[in-house]
Amino acid sequence: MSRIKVIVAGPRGKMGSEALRMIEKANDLELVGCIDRKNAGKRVQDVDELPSFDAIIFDDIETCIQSVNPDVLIDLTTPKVGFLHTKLAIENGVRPVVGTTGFTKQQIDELTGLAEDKGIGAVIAPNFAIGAVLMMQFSKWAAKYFPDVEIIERHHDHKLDAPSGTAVKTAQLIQEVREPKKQGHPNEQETLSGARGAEIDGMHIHSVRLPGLVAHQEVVFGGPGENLTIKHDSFHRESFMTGVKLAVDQVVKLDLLVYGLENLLE
Ligand SMILES: NC(=O)c1ccc[n+]([C@@H]2O[C@H](COP(=O)([O-])OP(=O)(O)OC[C@H]3O[C@@H](n4cnc5c(N)ncnc54)[C@H](O)[C@@H]3O)[C@@H](O)[C@H]2O)c1
Ligand SMILES: O=C(O)C1=N[C@H](C(=O)O)CCC1
Repeated sequence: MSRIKVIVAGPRGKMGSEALRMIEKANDLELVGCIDRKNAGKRVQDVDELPSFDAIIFDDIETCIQSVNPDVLIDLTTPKVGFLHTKLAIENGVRPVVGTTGFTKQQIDELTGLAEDKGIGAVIAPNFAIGAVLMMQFSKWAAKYFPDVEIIERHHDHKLDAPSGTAVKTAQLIQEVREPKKQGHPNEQETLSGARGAEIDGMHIHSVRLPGLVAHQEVVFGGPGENLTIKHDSFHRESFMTGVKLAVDQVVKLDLLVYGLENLLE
């Protein structure tokens, strides 16, 4: 069976470099190109600390696609460029697997419509760690019984977006089973702006950014005389790679955009 031809955007990043190591171990994937701001024209193997691939680095996605004719794009970049990469990939018939977070709902809706028009698969997943996906699913179940909920997400201090995509996705899943509800005292006052965190339909989200952290989230539910805490920790970015590989394997069989890895898990 022929290997899936993959290009990676953001190969020198914390996630992109982990994705290259995953591809190196996978016998059914072939890295045919990378997209990066630096090193255009070089081979991946000629860039310090990257695995030994002879694939070429490009600084423009359309030039890369026309040159190497990939099946799948893995994007692990930034919200702004990641959206552009995803849009251009779909427009050029390349199936995106997107880990990049920070897309707006409107952007995801636009990409969903584009993929439908083109009839090709796409996967956008704010978190590819299987444990994190289970955490979100368990939280959706718990919210049926505990409408009072606060999300505390903790990440490294190099993260650009807040709240995390995982926290937003968790809140969106909870919204499917929970009516909007104001939490806390009806007359509560923030004596320091932001003290109660971000809010989605009355659910509060708190973002911690500290060196030493990777990716961590607690979903805390409150009820009379009890709390339920559902918690997931990623201690190493290897935790995301099983999900990335699953998404690459599945996206070539899809003809629509899937938002959330839970939709690919049996
Ligand atoms: N879905 C998940 O499971 C998951 C897990 C971890 C991180 N993420 C997300 O992945 C993204 C990357 O995270 P990270 O920790 O690897 O960040 P990072 O800063 O280490 O890597 C981002 C990379 O993108 C590159 N980049 C920026 N602009 C570019 C451009 N125009 N063209 C090509 N490359 C460009 C940078 O050079 C950098 O190497 C973030 O949005 C983060 O939230 C998702
Ligand atoms: O390290 C990051 O950045 C992460 N981003 C994703 C998010 O925003 O939820 C997934 C967890 C790690």
